[in-house]
Formats: sequence, C-alpha cells, structure tokens
Amino acid sequence: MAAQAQSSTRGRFITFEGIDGAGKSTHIQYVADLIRARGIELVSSREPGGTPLGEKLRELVLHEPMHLETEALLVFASRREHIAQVIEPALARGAWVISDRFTDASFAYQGGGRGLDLIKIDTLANWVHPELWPDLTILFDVPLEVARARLDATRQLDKFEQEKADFFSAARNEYLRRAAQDPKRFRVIDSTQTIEAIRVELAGIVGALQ
Ligand SMILES: Nc1ncnc2c1ncn2[C@@H]1O[C@H](COP(=O)(O)OP(=O)(O)OP(=O)(O)O)[C@@H](O)[C@H]1O
Ligand SMILES: Cc1cn([C@H]2C[C@H](O)[C@@H](COP(=O)(O)O)O2)c(=O)[nH]c1=O
Repeated sequence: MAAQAQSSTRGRFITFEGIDGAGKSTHIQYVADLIRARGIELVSSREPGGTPLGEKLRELVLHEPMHLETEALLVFASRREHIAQVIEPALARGAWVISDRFTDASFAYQGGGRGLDLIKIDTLANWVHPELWPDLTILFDVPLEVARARLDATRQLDKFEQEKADFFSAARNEYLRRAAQDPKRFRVIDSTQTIEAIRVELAGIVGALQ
C-alpha cells in the first residue's frame, strides 16, 4: 500500500540530449516554465555536474586529457552522485527533473565518439542506475555543420567541442540509433528549425506527459 502511494506521486524524469551546439540548453528554461505553470515542482540540472562534487568532476572531464575509460568512469561517478543527491530525492517527493544530458550522452560520446565498447557503458549504466531511466528523452538533432557554426559563433570551445567532424558524426549516429531503438522514450526534434517552431513542438511533447 505504501509503495503504491509513493509510485502514484513519483515525479517524471526528462532528459535533453544532442551533440554540442544542437541547441538543447536554449530550451531548458522554456520547458521548465511550462512544467512549473502546471503547478509542478521542477528541478533543473545537468551532467556531468548537478552536485558540488559533480561540478568538480565536470571541470576535469571537460578540460583534462585522460584515457577514454577514465573519462567514462568519471561521468558515471558524477552521475552516481547526481542520482543520489538530486534526481532520486526529487522524483521521490513528486518533483519533476530535467537533466541537460544523462546516460545517452555516455553512449553517444564515450561509445560513439571515442569508440569505447558499448557493452562497458551498458555495464556501468546497469551498475549505477539499474532501475532508473528517463520517462522522456528529447533529442535535438542537427547536422554537424549547423552545430559547429552555432558553437563557433558563441564561445570558447571545451575538450569535446574541439573534436573533429568524425567524432560528432559518430556521436550523432549513436544518439539516432538509440532513439530508433526506444521510440517510446525518445522524441527527436529537428533542431534546424527556428527556436519558435521548436518551442511549439516542445509544448506538445511536454504537454502530453502526465
Ligand atoms: N534553433 C536555433 N536556431 C538558431 N540558433 C540556435 C537555435 N538553437 C540554439 N541556437 C543558438 O546556438 C547556440 C548553441 O545553443 P545551445 O547552447 O542551446 O546548444 P547546446 O546543444 O546546449 O550545446 P552544448 O551541449 O555544447 O551546451 C546558442 O548561441 C543558441 O542561441
Ligand atoms: C553527460 C555526458 C557529457 N559528456 C560531454 C558532452 C558535452 O560535450 C559535455 C557537456 O557539455 P554541455 O555543454 O553541458 O553539453 O560533456 C560526455 O562526454 N559524456 C557524458 O556522459
């Protein structure tokens, strides 16, 4: 009975994914506002990061050269802390969580981009969050050239953003492969559209999530 009461009030877990420059962060505040307007508590966070320790790990992962398996272990270490400190407590009290990236990014970047065996990433995911997967993953999909032009126009590039086209092509393909495998969880947005057109699509997607 107690377990039933808890599951009926559990929050929803939404993740935003896409290659760097796809435009996902641009829309997080908009989606957060849509959810809050429904009277729902909303926690907005990111990976790697989302906790004080996770943000320290983020600095290392984004700026220090390292072995690809070290990189994979660090993003999952950050994730473990994020789940324990932020995601699980929020979902358990009925809040909804938006995370700017989660484990699909590890498949796309460490798996697709760097070529780490996907079985190793699967093993880490099953260890770190055997029961937890997003209720909804919004994948912002964009050709590499468009993403690159958006990044070049705006900022100093971190370690990942300096990677070559092949890296992002493989990361994008891995994202699309995962989306095709799990169409119930993923919604793929054509992120070459205008910001306004994407918002219309997002409102429909998020409005349908109960
Ligand atoms: N649909 C769009 N049309 C034109 N420009 C856009 C669009 N979406 C985002 N941008 C611009 O592209 C740049 C990158 O967007 P944003 O930071 O949201 O990307 P991101 O996917 O979150 O990248 P990263 O993962 O590297 O943080 C920003 O300057 C943003 O204003
Ligand atoms: C969660 C996660 C992230 N990454 C990479 C992907 C991005 O290049 C950066 C995060 O930067 P953003 O501007 O906040 O998107 O980290 C990764 O390689 N593996 C992961 O699991």
